[in-house]
Amino acid sequence: MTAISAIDVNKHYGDFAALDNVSIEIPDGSLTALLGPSGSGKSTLLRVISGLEVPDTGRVLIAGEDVTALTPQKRGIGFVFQHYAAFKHMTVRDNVAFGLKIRKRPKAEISARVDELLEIVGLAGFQRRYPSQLSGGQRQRMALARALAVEPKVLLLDEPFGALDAKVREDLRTWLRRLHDEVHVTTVLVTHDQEEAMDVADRIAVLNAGRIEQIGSPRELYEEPANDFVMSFLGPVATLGGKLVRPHDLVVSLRQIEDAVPVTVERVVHLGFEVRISLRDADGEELSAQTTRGEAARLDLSEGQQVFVRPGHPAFDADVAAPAA
Ligand SMILES: Nc1ncnc2c1ncn2[C@@H]1O[C@H](COP(=O)(O)OP(=O)(O)OP(=O)(O)O)[C@@H](O)[C@H]1O
Repeated sequence: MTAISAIDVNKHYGDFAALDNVSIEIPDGSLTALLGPSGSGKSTLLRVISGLEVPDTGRVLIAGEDVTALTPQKRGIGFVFQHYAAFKHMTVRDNVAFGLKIRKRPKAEISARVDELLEIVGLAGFQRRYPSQLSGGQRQRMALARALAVEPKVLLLDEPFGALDAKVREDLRTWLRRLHDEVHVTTVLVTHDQEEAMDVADRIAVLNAGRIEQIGSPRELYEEPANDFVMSFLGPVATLGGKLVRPHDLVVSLRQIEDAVPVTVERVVHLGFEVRISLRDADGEELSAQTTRGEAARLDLSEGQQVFVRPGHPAFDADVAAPAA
């Protein structure tokens, strides 16, 4: 089942195409990330789905219903932004209960639901606090509880952890993944952070200049990128003979081998299990190869040394990668 469909959506600001004929289907119960650089149209697409933005052309369906002409309030969505506007004069409990109160649900039901939500987001002990007495991460978790309270059909998150520091972001994305496994509400997450998308989402749509470049699982995108843009956005790349290669898909050899390019070793950086080898080719272009500690020990490279690289995998090319006898 498809929870959300955007069909042939166009959105211009003046002459500028923020969304250029975008179509996407979000499966029921999935956690889909909209990933792309700044200005690629991620937020615009999310806002079109939510109804905060009206597309020039195209349609939006939520749970099979055409919602293109409906206001955000009528779409059955929960929305969380980077800078979440909490009601400052209300306790955490009242913030979470707000949507249920205006829907005039029975008091006992509201109370039970709020208890359950505060438990789920790990704020059970904080219900009498005010938003100003919470950390940034706790405030975003309260925002999620509030968005979930009214049992939305879909949950839309626009860089919800964007304003938090790196460590908290990392904790919260693990938490979001677990929350999603528990609650199963179809979720769309806007992020410019490749690692966050790979870590949290089961599907990723990569946007670039108002278009969707590719949609797939994190693994599909990483292993079978549709084009150079997707490849370079999803992880480090090296350019070899005009083609993009992942640094860990480069074989470094001490002797000239077929298809290999001569390069000079600039630096060998030990990063624990991995070793990163910075290289420079004859044209002066820098590239980086990544290898294991064992492999690096075998190669025993030193700065300024000339070696040879070609695409491949050290594990399957042991004879090639091994030092010349
Ligand atoms: N109200 C507006 N008026 C004019 N241009 C806009 C408006 N909203 C967005 N844009 C432009 O549309 C483009 C896409 O914006 P959008 O916010 O969707 O990008 P994004 O991928 O979410 O980027 P970011 O990660 O920086 O938020 C940007 O170039 C932006 O400047």
